[in-house]
Amino acid sequence: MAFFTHQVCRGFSSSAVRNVVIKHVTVIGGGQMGAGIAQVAASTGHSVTLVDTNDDILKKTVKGIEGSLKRVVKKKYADKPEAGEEFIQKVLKNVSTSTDAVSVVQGSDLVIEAIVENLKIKQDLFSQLDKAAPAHTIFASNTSSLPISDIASSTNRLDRFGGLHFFNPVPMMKLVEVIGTSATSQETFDSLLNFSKTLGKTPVSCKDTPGFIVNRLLVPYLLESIRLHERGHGSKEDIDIAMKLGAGYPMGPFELADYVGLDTTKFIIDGWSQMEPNNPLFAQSPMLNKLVEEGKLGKKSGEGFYKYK
Ligand SMILES: CCCCCCCCCCCCCC(=O)CC(=O)SCCNC(=O)CCNC(=O)[C@H](O)C(C)(C)COP(=O)(O)OP(=O)(O)OC[C@H]1O[C@@H](n2cnc3c(N)ncnc32)[C@H](O)[C@@H]1OP(=O)(O)O
Ligand SMILES: NC(=O)C1=CN([C@@H]2O[C@H](COP(=O)(O)OP(=O)(O)OC[C@H]3O[C@@H](n4cnc5c(N)ncnc54)[C@H](O)[C@@H]3O)[C@@H](O)[C@H]2O)C=CC1
Repeated sequence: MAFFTHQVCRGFSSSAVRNVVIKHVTVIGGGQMGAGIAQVAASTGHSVTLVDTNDDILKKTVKGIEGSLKRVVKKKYADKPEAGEEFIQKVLKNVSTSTDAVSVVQGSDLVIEAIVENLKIKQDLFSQLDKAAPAHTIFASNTSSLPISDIASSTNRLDRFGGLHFFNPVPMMKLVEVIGTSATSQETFDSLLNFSKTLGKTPVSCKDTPGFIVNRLLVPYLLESIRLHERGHGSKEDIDIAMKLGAGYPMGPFELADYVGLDTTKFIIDGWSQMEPNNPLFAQSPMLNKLVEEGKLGKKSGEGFYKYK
């Protein structure tokens, strides 16, 4: 159910929609990011429907959320383990799951998409959802690298479409980049900013420019790290140690790429190198391509640049 801070909407023409107070959120994609977003939204009192392609994935996702909540309460409720367990159960009650995005968006104030980093797949999803969702529902993508306006172009709600770019791991990372396109209404943008604050995050406003703020700076750094290594100028271990101890980063570039997922990483590079084929910043990495080809996708698959377990 949505609440409008300025006026009740009748007929939901876009001009009638005022700051939507977001209560019910649909999160599409129960991978690393979708799980984290659902967890944080449910922990802050939102009712959340989590959607993925099959029930096995959804079961695993909910288990993952429970595990992450346990880590959170271990610290937050160190002296009150019973209250911690109560909190976990309360949060889990706020989460329901579905494999049918079209039917669940009908009750949503906000849809956050966190599926695979592929423009066509995201457009197909939003195009279907656009026909089923109420007019007041705001759509947002968590894309790392694709233009929000390109994703939004598959819908008829350009004014109610924006970017909400979270950071991994979502329960720990405080930042959300809120992205408005030239068509995003001020009301939508404000609703997304307010929503980010209700999650306990710090939002920053970004234009719909490639990589927004963080990834525009982070991706060239990560790519230069792998090229340094491919040229034989440093082992991955030494590069990681150097950036942690010399630059104060919590993870080195190879550890971070493994943590993000090398498939997602490759999707981003492929997209940017197609967009700017002559820009040496975004040139392909043979080493990364080989790892992905071999199914070594980083931490989530047990091996990437490093082995896990
Ligand atoms: C070289 C390859 C080149 C390839 C080219 C690449 C190009 C493209 C890549 C672009 C990627 C773009 C991705 C994107 O869009 C944006 C991103 O998200 S970028 C990633 C941003 N994230 C980071 O930078 C993470 C950096 N790491 C950290 O902050 C810490 O390492 C981390 C918090 C993850 C873990 O902390 P650490 O001390 O290392 O380990 P601990 O396990 O002890 O955890 C500390 C603390 O945190 C709690 N915790 C950790 N994870 C979770 C969780 N998921 N849920 C709940 N709690 C968690 C843990 O319990 C600990 O709590 P304590 O109470 O302190 O024990
Ligand atoms: N991994 C990271 O560090 C970050 C990723 N992102 C972005 O978030 C999005 C998701 O990334 P991850 O969570 O890492 O990916 P992931 O691979 O962990 O999860 C994606 C999930 O989406 C599901 N999915 C795919 N197509 C679907 C569909 N049509 N309907 C419903 N579910 C579908 C998959 O089954 C999978 O569970 C991508 O756009 C990525 O660029 C943004 C910030 C950080």
